[in-house]
Amino acid sequence: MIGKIFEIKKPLICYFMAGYPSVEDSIKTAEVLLENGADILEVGFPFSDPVADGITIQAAHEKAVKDGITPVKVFEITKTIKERFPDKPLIAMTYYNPIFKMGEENFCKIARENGIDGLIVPDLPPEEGESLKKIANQYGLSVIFLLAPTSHEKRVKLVSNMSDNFIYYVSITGITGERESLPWQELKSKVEEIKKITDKKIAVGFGVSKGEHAKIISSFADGVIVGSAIVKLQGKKDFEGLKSLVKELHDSIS
Ligand SMILES: O=P(O)(O)OC[C@@H](O)[C@@H](O)c1c[nH]c2ccccc12
Repeated sequence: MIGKIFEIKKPLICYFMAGYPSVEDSIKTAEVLLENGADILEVGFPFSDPVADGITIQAAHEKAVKDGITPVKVFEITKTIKERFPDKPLIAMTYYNPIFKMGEENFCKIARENGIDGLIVPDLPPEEGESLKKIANQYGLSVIFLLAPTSHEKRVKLVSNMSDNFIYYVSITGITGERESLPWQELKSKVEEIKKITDKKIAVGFGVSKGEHAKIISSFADGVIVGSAIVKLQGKKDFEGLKSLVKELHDSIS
């Protein structure tokens, strides 16, 4: 289970794509992220039909799938990262299909053996997540569920009961991708509304790409999630750019 990370400070949660643009480059990406301010990593599992992803992450899925980055290869990558950074939580960010194909129990067992601490499965609604959660928890894995601006009280309660460690709040309805700005007022009031219903920590993602965004989000939420802005630099192997982005994001969280 993902431990005390939320008790220390508001974490910066960074998504990257495993095996992209090559296995070595993705390991290097994880290192740059963890050495410069990322507290938790979301490890992207390449998938052929990433319906919730915008063009940057979609392109990364496509290349990695074409390059033969299967879940087994992703687990080799997570094992390597975990050996180098034993204290940093790694969350598998995967669509349900690869889990279905491997079998829930098998997936959880292998994930655990290869350094994974938790799962986020964006296309698995909490109503259908009971079985995976039970098995995952038996293997010591957290399962984090998502809420969106369209989620009403009943769903907030359900997700609050089911989500381990924290809830992933999707800032806007739509797909992943960098945005110039977000509807801050709406976002803040929605997070505050959810916090009235649950004690769970709320991390916010979708559209976050700069320090300024991270600063605003950390003023009302418990964690900040960044994906596309990272994957864009990862794809270009711009590790210097990645380093300054993570530093900027980290330093902006209060
Ligand atoms: O890319 P963004 O807009 O910074 O959002 C984070 C996001 O990439 C990451 O958490 C993620 C990657 N793929 C997903 C699919 C669904 C939900 C979330 C995700």
